[in-house]
Amino acid sequence: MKLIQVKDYQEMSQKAADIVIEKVKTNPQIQLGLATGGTPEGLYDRLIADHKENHTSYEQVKSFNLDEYIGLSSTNPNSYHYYMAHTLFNHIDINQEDTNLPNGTAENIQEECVRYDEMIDKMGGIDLQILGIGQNGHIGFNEPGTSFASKTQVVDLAQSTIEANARYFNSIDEVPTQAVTMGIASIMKSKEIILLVSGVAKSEALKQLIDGDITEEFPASILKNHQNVTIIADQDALSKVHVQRGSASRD
Ligand SMILES: N[C@@H]1[C@@H](O)[C@H](O)[C@@H](COP(=O)(O)O)O[C@@H]1O
Repeated sequence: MKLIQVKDYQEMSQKAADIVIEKVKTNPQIQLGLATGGTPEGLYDRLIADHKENHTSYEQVKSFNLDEYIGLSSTNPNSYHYYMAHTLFNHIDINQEDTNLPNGTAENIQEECVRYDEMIDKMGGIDLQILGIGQNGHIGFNEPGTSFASKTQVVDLAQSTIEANARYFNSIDEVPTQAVTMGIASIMKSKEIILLVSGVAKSEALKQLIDGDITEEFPASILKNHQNVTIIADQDALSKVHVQRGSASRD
């Protein structure tokens, strides 16, 4: 894993945006894997600003999101469909029909999981996946204990995840207890991954990722087995890590 150390959230977002914009310009048909949560909001803001200023075009780009809550329709402001529309898609020139998220209200959710993986495979896979990390090491909504062989699946959210995400809801009781998420194996198929990590709340997780072993008890640890991962982390997130410049490996 390559590590880019940055000062703060702003610099992390700018660095990530610079990379994404460059890749979109080089490959206008790039297939992007996208994440939700607080972490990528700054990145999306910068993609929008650049689109408005420099006219970087997403007309031929296709996108695939990691996850969606079970039971929330796309018009629910807490759904990830809504988040993506309002945080990014409505503000750039990507075609609505080229944006994909798992459908958390599908009648047959198991079929939906299979459909999602097959669709991504059929379209040639994800070129660049943007990832965040949960405080417990989850990626997508794959909580500790998830099989590294997992494909897109329905998962029960950990209590800590429900608590962390409750800030977006009126009350913790409104947070769905289940989600549909790309599995670990689905995520690992991406040709390239950028992991964004910011803030002291993620410092323990980042330390565990960099210093810890590869174990299903810490889902993000599988990223060490991927050939092309770049972590962009800020000083607060790195506060518990002793790293050599540019390298996130222990050796
Ligand atoms: N399912 C999402 C993840 O994709 C995200 O990376 C993570 C961290 O969220 P945040 O960026 O808000 O800290 O948890 C959420 O529950």
